[in-house]
Amino acid sequence: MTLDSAEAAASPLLSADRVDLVRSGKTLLDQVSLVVRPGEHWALLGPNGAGKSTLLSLLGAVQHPTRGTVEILGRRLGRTDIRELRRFIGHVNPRHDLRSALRGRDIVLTGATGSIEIPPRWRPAPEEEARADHLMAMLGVTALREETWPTLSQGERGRLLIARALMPVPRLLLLDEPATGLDVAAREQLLTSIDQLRAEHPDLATVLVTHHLEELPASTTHAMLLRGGQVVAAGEAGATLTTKLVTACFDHPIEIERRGGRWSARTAAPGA
Ligand SMILES: Nc1ncnc2c1ncn2[C@@H]1O[C@H](COP(=O)(O)OP(=O)(O)OP(=O)(O)O)[C@@H](O)[C@H]1O
Repeated sequence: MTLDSAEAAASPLLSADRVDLVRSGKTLLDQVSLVVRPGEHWALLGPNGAGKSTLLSLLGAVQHPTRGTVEILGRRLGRTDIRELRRFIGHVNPRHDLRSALRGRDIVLTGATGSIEIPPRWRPAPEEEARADHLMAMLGVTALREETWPTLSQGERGRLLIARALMPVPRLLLLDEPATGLDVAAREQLLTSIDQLRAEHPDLATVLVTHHLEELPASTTHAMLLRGGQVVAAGEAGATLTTKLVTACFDHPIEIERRGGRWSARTAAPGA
């Protein structure tokens, strides 16, 4: 790798600088800064109402900051065509508003059009079909090819939506609580798929929102702890997901353990 390409690989995909977001007179994000580089896998953690989904919506070019700057792939939000930027961002939203009974493979294919439904008269190109099949195999959902949306479980939907988000080969993947509501087997399958995805695409960056440390894939590299719209701590996962910092973030005595790369949390024993 030449120096130039090494520099390009290390340059941030995402950079938020002292961002405030105010809605209805309420400060939802307060001086939040974050830099995400290729190959980094960030976890956004914090209690209910901390501002995690709000921050994800800024990173996904869904809304603009009130103050401060957000740059995505070197382009400043507010000074560039948001639709253009969104092509490089896979955003997996658990509240996917699909109304029709699309089949599994067609749901994945809608990632190529960026629409929720299949547009009238649109036909996928052979390479789009091949990519959809490859992604479905990687996420272990090939068997859902003909199954329709209303009949799918939450875990099945979640994995199809990740495959869908990967169709345009995004540089950045945003995952909003991907494991919420899954049983333990479905959660573990999902986390393994995310680990595999990251290993197969070393330049991809991801930002994953969760309330639960148990829902963090072992491949998580960095973490940000948010509370009341403010950053409690951010940096390498091992240095950020500590008993002291997580206790401060959730305002509850929590003991953190890391085993085999995965995290667990429980209430700290009194006096511990
Ligand atoms: N448009 C809005 N106007 C006013 N308040 C809002 C708006 N959108 C979100 N909020 C508030 O902002 C705060 C942060 O919400 P957000 O959904 O980002 O939190 P979160 O950390 O993702 O929470 P949870 O863990 O419960 O999903 C909440 O108090 C929410 O009620």
